[in-house]
Amino acid sequence: MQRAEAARQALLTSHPESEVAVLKLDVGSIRSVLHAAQEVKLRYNRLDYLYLNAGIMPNPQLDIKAFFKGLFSSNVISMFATGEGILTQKDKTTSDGLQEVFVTNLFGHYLLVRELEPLLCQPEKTSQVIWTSSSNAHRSAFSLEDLQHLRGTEPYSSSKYASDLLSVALNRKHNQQGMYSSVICPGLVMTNLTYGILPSFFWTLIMPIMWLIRVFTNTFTLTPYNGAEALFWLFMQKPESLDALVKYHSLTSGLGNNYTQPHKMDIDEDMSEALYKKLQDLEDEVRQRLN
Ligand SMILES: NC(=O)C1=CN([C@@H]2O[C@H](COP(=O)(O)OP(=O)(O)OC[C@H]3O[C@@H](n4cnc5c(N)ncnc54)[C@H](OP(=O)(O)O)[C@@H]3O)[C@@H](O)[C@H]2O)C=CC1
Ligand SMILES: CC(C)=CCC[C@@H](C)[C@H]1CC[C@H]2C3=C(CC[C@]12C)[C@@]1(C)CCC(=O)[C@@H](C)[C@@H]1CC3
Repeated sequence: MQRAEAARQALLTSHPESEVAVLKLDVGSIRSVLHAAQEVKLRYNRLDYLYLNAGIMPNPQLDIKAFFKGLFSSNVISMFATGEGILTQKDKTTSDGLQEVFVTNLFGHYLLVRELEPLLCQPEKTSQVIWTSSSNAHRSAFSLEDLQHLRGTEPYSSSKYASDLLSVALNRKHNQQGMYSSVICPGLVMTNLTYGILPSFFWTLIMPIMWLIRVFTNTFTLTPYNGAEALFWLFMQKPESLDALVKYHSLTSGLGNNYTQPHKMDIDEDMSEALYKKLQDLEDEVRQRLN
């Protein structure tokens, strides 16, 4: 909570007229999500925006061989833009008996949205739910038969693809009640997540190479400020005008200009419906276990 309090103080310094409240929430714990949602319902009557940003990539491993192979292939730009085929992770089980990446990146958020539906879906008003997804969300990493990615080595990619599917399902279910869901990708940003892949001094050393690569992909946004471009852009849009089947990417040009670009997602609407059904079944199961 110390960092949250520091962020609150920083926000109050830059925007003294605002009200900023903090609330403890571990999206990786079912109890914590239910408890925090209860607290939100006590404090507020409605929500206009819900940003689902929390995410983890534990124990990332870079496949050096695949990286050098990719470097000299026709897929090199796509490899730098999405990290496809060169990153794996090691997942673990939480005390709720769920896979940590699945529950932190997807299921905890799903449960939070379910709990907060009464505050998000209100007559005559619109609300926006925004997921921080990733260009690393690949259909090939996801399976409806292995939602939690127990059998694979790319739980991060699987969980992000699942968030894309879930956003589509949420739109189908709740647009008529005024709730709209979107997914964004911030691009490659230097944060604790990327410092887990390579140490920060190494990223600093290769920064000139990264600026060069940015000229070819525009996906190397590199700073949190640049990465937030799509969030800001979405905030300025009318939710009814957004395309549910699109992911909004924050991009930074070689000259350092930020912009947002929509990319059609590789999504099958039946699959998104099937995922929603499976999440509902799991929700029933975990709620029963808690009672
Ligand atoms: N960095 C990148 O290149 C990219 C990142 N993303 C996504 O952006 C999002 C933010 O990640 P990023 O800032 O890069 O990484 P960081 O590791 O720097 O930040 C992760 C954030 O998620 C929060 N978080 C992690 N686990 C939990 C949990 N169990 N409960 C509540 N909050 C949690 C952390 O909170 P706390 O500070 O309290 O620990 C922190 O605010 C993630 O969803 C990530 O997948 C997507 C594409 C690219
Ligand atoms: C830039 C150089 C010379 C080397 C770095 C190689 C990789 C470590 C790097 C290349 C593309 C990156 C990437 C990600 C992580 C680091 C890379 C694999 C992500 C998968 C990080 C998390 C995300 O959500 C994606 C959007 C990133 C995609 C690109």
